[in-house]
Amino acid sequence: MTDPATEPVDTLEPFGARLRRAMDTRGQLCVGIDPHASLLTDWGLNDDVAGLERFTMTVVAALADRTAVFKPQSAFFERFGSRGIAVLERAVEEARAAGVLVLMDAKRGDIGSTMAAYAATYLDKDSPLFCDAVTVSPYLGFESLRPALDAARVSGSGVFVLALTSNPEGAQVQRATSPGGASVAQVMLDHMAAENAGVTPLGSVGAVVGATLTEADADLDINGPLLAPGIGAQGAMPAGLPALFGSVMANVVPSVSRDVLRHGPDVAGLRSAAARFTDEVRAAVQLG
Ligand SMILES: O=C(O)c1cc(=O)[nH]c(=O)n1[C@@H]1O[C@H](COP(=O)(O)O)[C@@H](O)[C@H]1O
Repeated sequence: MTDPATEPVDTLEPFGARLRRAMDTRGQLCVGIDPHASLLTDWGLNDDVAGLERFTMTVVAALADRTAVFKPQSAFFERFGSRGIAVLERAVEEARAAGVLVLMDAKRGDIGSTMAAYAATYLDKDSPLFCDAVTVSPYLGFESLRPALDAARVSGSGVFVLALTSNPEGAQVQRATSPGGASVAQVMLDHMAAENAGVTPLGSVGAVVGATLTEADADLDINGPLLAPGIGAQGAMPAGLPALFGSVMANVVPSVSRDVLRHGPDVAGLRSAAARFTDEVRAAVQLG
């Protein structure tokens, strides 16, 4: 079988199809790569570019043969300036070469013409930071994301749109009532469903829905993937996901960062933590 992330970029299948296959073969877990200063210290590394590089490459090497999706958090690389970005570029390249889909967690959102520049950064196959997908914020209006949605379609990549985030403050904006009477989050979810309409096996426009929520109180059936961060350190566990996601559990990509990363630098520790979460997610999907 072709590796989802290593096909020549010109012939990339749509992201949704590649993600479906990766989830079906590797399990549905996403491992976040968030090189917090405190984690570098706990690993016995300096909080500098060399420490960042050692940390990141250790995680990639330990988990690249078994993980469906890596989600590097761009902020932790950006804080080291251009040399941090160089580490990120290398991590993206190595992960993709090993068959992992890379979702860049950049949470970009801006007016359309600036959004086009972000799209060129992450979703243009000729960019050094080209990834399989990127997180974006729709809170300048869903249509402000159009350049990213268009670029993703051209390159066969994906876009994950913030809907209901895992932080409690998110509700202030996302649960507010829109002029039509639906919640703001539901309006965004409806746009995502429209983008994915009729696509098989899975659309390439995903929603971010925090695993920490007690109830969605929204229609999550968008025919696209649902990234569910907040597993582990923020208190959510895979066993709680079926109650939140119900009939769309098969499309949920639960994401964990610190609660896997804290088991390094021991490679066996990283692998067994990721394997435990992968098994728990598999059991939750079967229940859902
Ligand atoms: O888009 C995200 O990934 C995201 C959305 C959200 O609602 N909540 C959330 O925690 N995240 C990200 O997911 C990661 C969570 O990390 P841990 O709490 O260490 O597992 C961080 O990189 C967050 O920025």
